Amino acid sequence: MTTLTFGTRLVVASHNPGKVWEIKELIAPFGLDAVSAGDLGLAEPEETETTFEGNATLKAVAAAKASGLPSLADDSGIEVHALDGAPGVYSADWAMPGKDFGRAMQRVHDELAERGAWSGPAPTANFISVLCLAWPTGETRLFRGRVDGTLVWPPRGGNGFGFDPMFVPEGATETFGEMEPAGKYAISHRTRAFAAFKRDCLEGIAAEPARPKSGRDLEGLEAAARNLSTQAELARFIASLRDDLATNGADWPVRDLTSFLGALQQAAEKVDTPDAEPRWRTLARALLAASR
Ligand SMILES: O=P(O)(O)OP(=O)(O)OP(=O)(O)OC[C@H]1O[C@@H](n2cnc3c(O)ncnc32)[C@H](O)[C@@H]1O
Ligand SMILES: [Mg+2]
Repeated sequence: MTTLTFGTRLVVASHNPGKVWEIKELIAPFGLDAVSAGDLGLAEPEETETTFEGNATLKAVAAAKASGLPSLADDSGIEVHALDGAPGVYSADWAMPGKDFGRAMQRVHDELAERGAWSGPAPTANFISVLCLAWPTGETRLFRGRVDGTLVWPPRGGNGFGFDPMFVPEGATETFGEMEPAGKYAISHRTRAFAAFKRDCLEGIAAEPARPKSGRDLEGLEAAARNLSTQAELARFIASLRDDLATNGADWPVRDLTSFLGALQQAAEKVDTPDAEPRWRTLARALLAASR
């Protein structure tokens, strides 16, 4: 079986910036040279399979063939028990058009309301993540992780992405959207799938202690700006920009309010807004563009 070694270039075969960020964080201690499908300009394949395993394989194989590099894809979703496991493998579709997860969460809420599922104990759900590692030769390996929890309404917190603000993992009181990233990563479905991947594919690559973060985490801010859907997420994003200014102000190209407003005006003129984009995301993109 082909192995991954220190320094191997690995494609993170996802076009979801929140996921790419999480997977890169998981991979970082192992010294792999991770590059995302988006960075390589790879096309986003149509997800035509009906299982997480099927779609993860399809995405990983497409990236491995197109790039000639080993590729790691994730197919994931939330299974709501009172909805017979929906949206499940179709989780991303519930946010279309516009990848609007405010709308997707509203639909979960409404369908549960139609079934009277909010009147008793909190509705239960689980996240699934299936990781597929594919080699250009066509060889593939699959790994599955799951986390169980309950749903809340209204959504809470602006961290994470997708359905995070309405999911409280078992044993916690905060939603994934309220937790600091480290809290989610300690227990998430993706971390659990990654643990299996690590056992099989990264054994022998010694993990290095996490790198201290230096400079601005523009990739993290970009992931947040491109993913957020709700007003609460925008508020959290603005808080992250303020933290960034407090810590890394010297790296900000704009130093005073006049030039910030000038840059914001320019960004607002440039930001081209897809019709279906949630309005909070448009604002976040303009704010980020004015801050870099
Ligand atoms: O296919 P790629 O390019 O990886 O990106 P995607 O967003 O389309 O990803 P999926 O096809 O796997 O769709 C799964 C959706 O389920 C949701 N989801 C998956 N993992 C999640 C997590 O950790 N927290 C919140 N929502 C999650 C998320 O909104 C995803 O868009
Ligand atoms: Mg997808």
